[in-house]
Amino acid sequence: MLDLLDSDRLVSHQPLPTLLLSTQDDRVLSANDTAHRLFGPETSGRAFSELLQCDVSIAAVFFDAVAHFGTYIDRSLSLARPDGTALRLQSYGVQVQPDLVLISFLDLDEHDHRSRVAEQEAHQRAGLSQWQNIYGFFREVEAQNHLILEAAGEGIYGINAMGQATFVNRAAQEMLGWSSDDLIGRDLHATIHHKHLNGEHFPAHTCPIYASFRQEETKRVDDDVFWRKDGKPILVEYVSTPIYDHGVLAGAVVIFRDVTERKENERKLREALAQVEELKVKLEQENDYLLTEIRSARSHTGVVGVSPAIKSLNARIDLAARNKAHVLVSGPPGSGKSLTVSAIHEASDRARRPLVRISCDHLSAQELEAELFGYRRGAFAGATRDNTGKLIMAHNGTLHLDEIADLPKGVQAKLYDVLQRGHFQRLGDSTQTPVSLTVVATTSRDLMAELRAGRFRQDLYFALNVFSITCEPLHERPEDIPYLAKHFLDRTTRRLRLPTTRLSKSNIDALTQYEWPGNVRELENVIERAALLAQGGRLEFDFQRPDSSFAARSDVVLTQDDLRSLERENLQNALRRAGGKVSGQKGAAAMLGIAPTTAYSKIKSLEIDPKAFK
Ligand SMILES: Nc1ncnc2c1ncn2[C@@H]1O[C@H](COP(=O)(O)OP(=O)(O)OP(=O)(O)O)[C@@H](O)[C@H]1O
Repeated sequence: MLDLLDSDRLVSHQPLPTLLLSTQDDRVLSANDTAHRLFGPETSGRAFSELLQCDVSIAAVFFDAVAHFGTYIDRSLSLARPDGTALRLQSYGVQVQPDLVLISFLDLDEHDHRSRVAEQEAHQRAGLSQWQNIYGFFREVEAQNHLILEAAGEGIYGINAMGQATFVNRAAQEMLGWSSDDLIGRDLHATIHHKHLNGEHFPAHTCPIYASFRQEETKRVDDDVFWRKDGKPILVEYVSTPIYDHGVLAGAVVIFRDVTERKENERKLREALAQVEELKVKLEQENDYLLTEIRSARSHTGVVGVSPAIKSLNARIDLAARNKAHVLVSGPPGSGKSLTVSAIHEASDRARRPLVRISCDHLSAQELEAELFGYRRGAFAGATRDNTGKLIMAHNGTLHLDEIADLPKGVQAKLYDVLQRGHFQRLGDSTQTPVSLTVVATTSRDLMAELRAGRFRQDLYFALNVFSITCEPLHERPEDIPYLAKHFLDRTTRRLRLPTTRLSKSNIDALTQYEWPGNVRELENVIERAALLAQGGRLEFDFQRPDSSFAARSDVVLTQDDLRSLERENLQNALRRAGGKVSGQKGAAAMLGIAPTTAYSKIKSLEIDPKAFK
């Protein structure tokens, strides 16, 4: 039999609540501390059956099993807590001696509770380490994002759903002049976006940035303005994108760029282009002006004169201008043929189109052809670049063919062809060029006589002579002389800023008595020279032929044609002075010192009509 000391030692080492029982006496011989805590401090010495909450027979069966197997475990026993409530227990019975049983208990409720707590703790520990991993990951991502945001050249800021700044990157701070601390938590629209460039208030409800998170869509704006801390505006373009936190709209991120410099450059470029355009228009206008100047220099203030011949000329000019018909203007040199051409062009509805002049008396047939029709580069040796040609230049305008009588016959045929067909081919060009022309031809020769002599094509003559105008020689309209003289005098003194000079009665008499073989051009030259040399406002006229006359130029070499036209002009002058008389004392032959027969044969060969001088 165990003594008390052995019994206590035996139970005190047990980790679970343990009792040593005498099955024979139904007595608890010893109980460890945990058993006392579980069943109550008075457990030792008590009858075991008093502690039971189950039937005694169940305990008897348990002890029989322990006696039989030596050790036995089951959950059939139920003991009471000190408060009398039943404990759910797992009992471990060991037969220590024939009627001594050591019985340990596992409090199943307590055990379950501990298991649950342990499980929760394990779960928490596992969760914590997982969370730590995630937290670490996000911190890393955030750090990277932060670096990216800070390194970005664009300004980036975020706003929450109330429009307050949540972050502002470095570029944004630099561009706006506001620090991040200034801005975080502030209403950004009210701070940097409150007014338009023109100073007008910018209400928040119309702000595209707010709209981006109200409407949950990305907004791009390329011409807006943000206001710096120093009150200066910066021109910006930006993208505002709504952002979400766990699926819930959280605000917007705005990425913006300062485009002030770019916009300024664009503005300067636009201004420069506008200036170029303005200059272009101005240049065009100046060209127009120059054109008009040249024309008005030719025509001065228009056709001056009061004679019936000038009145009729003006009426014919108006008529010709109203028609698109080709015109033939004839008259002696210097009588105003070119002026008439200008006046017709100016009065016509082609006035805004060019008046293109070509002299037929200075160029060879090939040169004339090239000048008129133009050519492609390489069309002939020396054609190093394309030449538009005067026909094209005069398209829808006026083509002035000066001294048409000198147009070579081959070119006459081609010109007639163009006038008939309305198109032509440039030299070296395979395509036809359409052209609409109004030709005004001038001649100081008798074109009909040229036609009769076979030097001028009949078809072209009739094509050009649809409307004919004659400029009378000046000596046939002496009443125009004072007006023309005054006109040229005023013009010269004005142009050369000379002191005002008046024409005296004797001046007018001298002018009207002179023959004016060089017609109005000669009058113009005489007046200009006199105005320049005027002494004390007095005009002195020198009626010599201008320096350009053949006789005055000793170094000039004359061609056969020159000699012929000189001879013709001389004979005409003689006939004019002789009033068309050839023979006799006051006849042209006597004036020239030649026999009348010679004079008659020259008149014939030079195709002069003496009747024209009667
Ligand atoms: N009635 C006029 N009123 C004002 N100026 C005139 C008049 N007639 C001629 N002129 C001027 O006289 C000068 C000679 O005239 P224009 O050149 O028209 O003559 P033209 O007959 O064409 O001469 P050419 O046959 O030699 O070319 C020009 O300066 C012209 O403006």
